[in-house]
Amino acid sequence: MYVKVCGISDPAVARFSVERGADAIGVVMSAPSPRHATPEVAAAVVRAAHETAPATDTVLVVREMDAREAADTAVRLGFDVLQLHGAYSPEDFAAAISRIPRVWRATSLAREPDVRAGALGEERLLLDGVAAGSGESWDLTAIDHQRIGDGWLLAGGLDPESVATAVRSARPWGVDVSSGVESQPGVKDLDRIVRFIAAARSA
Ligand SMILES: O=C(O)c1ccccc1NCC(=O)[C@H](O)[C@H](O)COP(=O)(O)O
Repeated sequence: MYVKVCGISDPAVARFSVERGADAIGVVMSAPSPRHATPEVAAAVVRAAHETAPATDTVLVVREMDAREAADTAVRLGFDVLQLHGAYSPEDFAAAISRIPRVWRATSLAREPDVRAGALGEERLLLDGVAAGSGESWDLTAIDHQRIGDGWLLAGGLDPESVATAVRSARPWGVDVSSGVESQPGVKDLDRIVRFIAAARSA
């Protein structure tokens, strides 16, 4: 089970998460978020993750930023992947992919009930709740595996206590967590990160 820990804005937490088995770490650049990272902090987090485990996928997560600007920012700061959240068009995806080949698409079934993995050329689809980074869970029985396809990540309201059950129900390729491994918005809890990774892989 592929595990991404999102919303990291501290290089020490990135290092710890990767040492404890996270496959990917996400850095949010979206000013209203309690997890918003400046370019300097984002670059330091990427460096820490890659120094600890070079194969880690470092993911820049954006919501309102122009897709071209986001892709250029991801390349400049050394990220492996750009994750576009929400209302980005097929043209936005094409423009981003021409700048950085690994682009992920995050959306919800509430927003896009007919979503299919890979339809916009994205490397991965991330199925999230309605409000990104809110910690709110959603109805996993709405997932139509035949239509959506394979290789997608489950996100939205997961935590160490719920992730194993969610994985058994939704059968994703990977999982993503943010609020569920925090002691307060924007502050990661190291013990919860360890327990989340173990629980995700126990399912
Ligand atoms: O986390 C945020 O604050 C955020 C802000 C703007 C765009 C995306 C954001 N997070 C994206 C993620 O990939 C989260 O990990 C995902 O929504 C799950 O969040 P949570 O329900 O808190 O585990």
